[in-house]
Amino acid sequence: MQTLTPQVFWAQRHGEIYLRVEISDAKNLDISVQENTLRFRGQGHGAKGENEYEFSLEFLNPVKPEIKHKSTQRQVNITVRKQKHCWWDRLSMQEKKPVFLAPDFDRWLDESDAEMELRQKEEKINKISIESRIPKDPYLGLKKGYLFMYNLVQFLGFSWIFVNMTVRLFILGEDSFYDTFHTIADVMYFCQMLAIAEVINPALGLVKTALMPSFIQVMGRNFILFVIFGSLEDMQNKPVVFFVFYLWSATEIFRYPFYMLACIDTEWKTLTWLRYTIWIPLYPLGVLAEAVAIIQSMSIFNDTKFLSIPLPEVLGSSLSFSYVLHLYLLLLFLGLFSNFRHLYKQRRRRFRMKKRKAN
Ligand SMILES: CCCCCCCCCCCCC[C@@H](O)CC(=O)SCCNC(=O)CCNC(=O)[C@H](O)C(C)(C)COP(=O)(O)OP(=O)(O)OC[C@H]1O[C@@H](n2cnc3c(N)ncnc32)[C@H](O)[C@@H]1OP(=O)(O)O
Repeated sequence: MQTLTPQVFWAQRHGEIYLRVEISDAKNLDISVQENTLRFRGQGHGAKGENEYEFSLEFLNPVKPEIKHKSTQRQVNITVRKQKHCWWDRLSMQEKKPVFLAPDFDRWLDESDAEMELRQKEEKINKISIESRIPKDPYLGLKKGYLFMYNLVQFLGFSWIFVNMTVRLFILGEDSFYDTFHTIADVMYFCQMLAIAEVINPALGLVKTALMPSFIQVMGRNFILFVIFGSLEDMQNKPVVFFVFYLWSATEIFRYPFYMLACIDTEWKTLTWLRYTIWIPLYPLGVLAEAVAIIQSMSIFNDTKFLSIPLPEVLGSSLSFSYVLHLYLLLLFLGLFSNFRHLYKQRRRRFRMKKRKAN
């Protein structure tokens, strides 16, 4: 049996050298690293048939003496670890490349690609370690179930309102404006009372929403519903009720199903787009309709003295609630500005996240 030199292919990463020795069914392998030189000896089937094969390779830079090797039916794979984490210009000490050595294009990466591969590996490891450090919430299923049911009930409630108002608008035309409150108020009361949960949910950490925007939203609407419409009979047959209720429900028939899908980790792109876009025209229109309702109610509060604040005699008999409403009008526009900014940020965050995922 002759002793021949096998064909060897190599590739590197920042921390390792990979060698592929082209001998199949290798046996009696003797592979070691001494004085930074790898010595290989073994029998097997190579380019020139069954033979004894050997080679030695002095590395350009220091490597760790312990090596890993694995013999397969087709080749012998050797992994050598570099002493220092760095990129080598070439593999062997001698400047001229040994004839038996060639790049392993199956594993070959240039330095920047190898860096990227390393970064991706590190990110993956970090993610796994962060995930394993965060304790699993034992009530997650219960929380999701509760949120799903909450969103479902709200969705059904607001859908009923929206569909009912739309059908009545088609059938009765303008006439439907005047008795919106009497047909819709009970369900709206129910939905808006239930919506108080939207302030409680973030406070309990059940959803990742900022507390303030939810508070502004829920309290702002409930003020209009219970104080302006609910307590003033003269407001209840005004067309403005139709516009306020229609604008609220038109938003919610997209928002709640979006949350329902989020509870079951599902996304429907069109719905996501609608949830984060429809508020752009509807929010200012909603606030405008609410402002009209407040302005219309002022004269009723003045005439009826309902909710007026008693004053000491020297200052007059009482202070009309309409003064409070002037202040509320200011709050309404501040609330609009604050929530508009919040929703704009949420929209950008959502669509930026989606773009990043797509890349
Ligand atoms: C008497 C005292 C009064 C004091 C207040 C005075 C100020 C008055 C100003 C009032 C202005 C209000 C006017 C308003 O009434 C007019 C209208 O409504 S007009 C109609 C148009 N309106 C809208 O479009 C607003 C709709 N409302 C909202 O969008 C929300 O209520 C709001 C809080 C404003 C924003 O929502 P949020 O911060 O929750 O954003 P996200 O939807 O992106 O959610 C964040 C993450 O939390 C998850 N989440 C939230 N809720 C749920 C839920 N119920 N179930 C499951 N998951 C939920 C959501 O999935 C997000 O998670 P991720 O980031 O992982 O996707």
